[in-house]
Amino acid sequence: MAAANSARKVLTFVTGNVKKLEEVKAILAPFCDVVPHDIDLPELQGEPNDIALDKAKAAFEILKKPLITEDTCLCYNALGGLPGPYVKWFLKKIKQEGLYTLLAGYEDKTAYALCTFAYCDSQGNIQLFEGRTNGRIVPPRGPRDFGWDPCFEPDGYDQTYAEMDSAEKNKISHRAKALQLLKEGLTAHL
Ligand SMILES: O=c1[nH]c(=O)c2ncn([C@@H]3O[C@H](COP(=O)(O)OP(=O)(O)OP(=O)(O)O)[C@@H](O)[C@H]3O)c2[nH]1
Ligand SMILES: [Mg+2]
Repeated sequence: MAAANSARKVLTFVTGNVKKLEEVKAILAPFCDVVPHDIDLPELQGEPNDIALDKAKAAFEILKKPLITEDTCLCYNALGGLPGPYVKWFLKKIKQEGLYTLLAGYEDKTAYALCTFAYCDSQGNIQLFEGRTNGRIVPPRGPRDFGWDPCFEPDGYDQTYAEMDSAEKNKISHRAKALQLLKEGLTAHL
């Protein structure tokens, strides 16, 4: 994080995902500027925290400066948390309809969206910030311009993420919750 007295803080966000970037910029706008850096980082297989840590480590090895990375999972309770961090590849192959029909044999349609930000400081030390929003998987509804948003209906809403206004999603989303913790964590260090 670059913070020169009264100057606005700037965070470098290493991601190849423009929709993530859009949301992160909007959510962090009152706190800092976000500068994107598009690197296609290798992603480990394994638990979400290990994947998030490894992404930040790989980005720091390339950029050698403070940065954030993020990893998003969509976890089905009936499937022990899968597809989880692999949802990107499921989405690519079976699309939004497939993400719903995957649960055809299960009564339990509950799921959670999980977002893990990794902040890497100038020394390469990494802190994780996690946000989770519970909901359920439904037949796709709404615009299809962001991943699995049309299939995820957060608890307490009768709209999918895709049907919600972006400001509304950004209040309750997995990403907003993780970024709230990141803001608190980074402010304490300034
Ligand atoms: O409907 C959605 N609502 C969201 O809020 C959301 N956040 C991420 N995603 C998708 O889930 C996969 C995560 O994979 P992922 O974390 O590895 O991201 P990525 O590879 O696209 O970017 P990055 O790793 O360079 O940051 C990718 O398919 C993303 O498009 C979302 N879909
Ligand atoms: Mg990725």
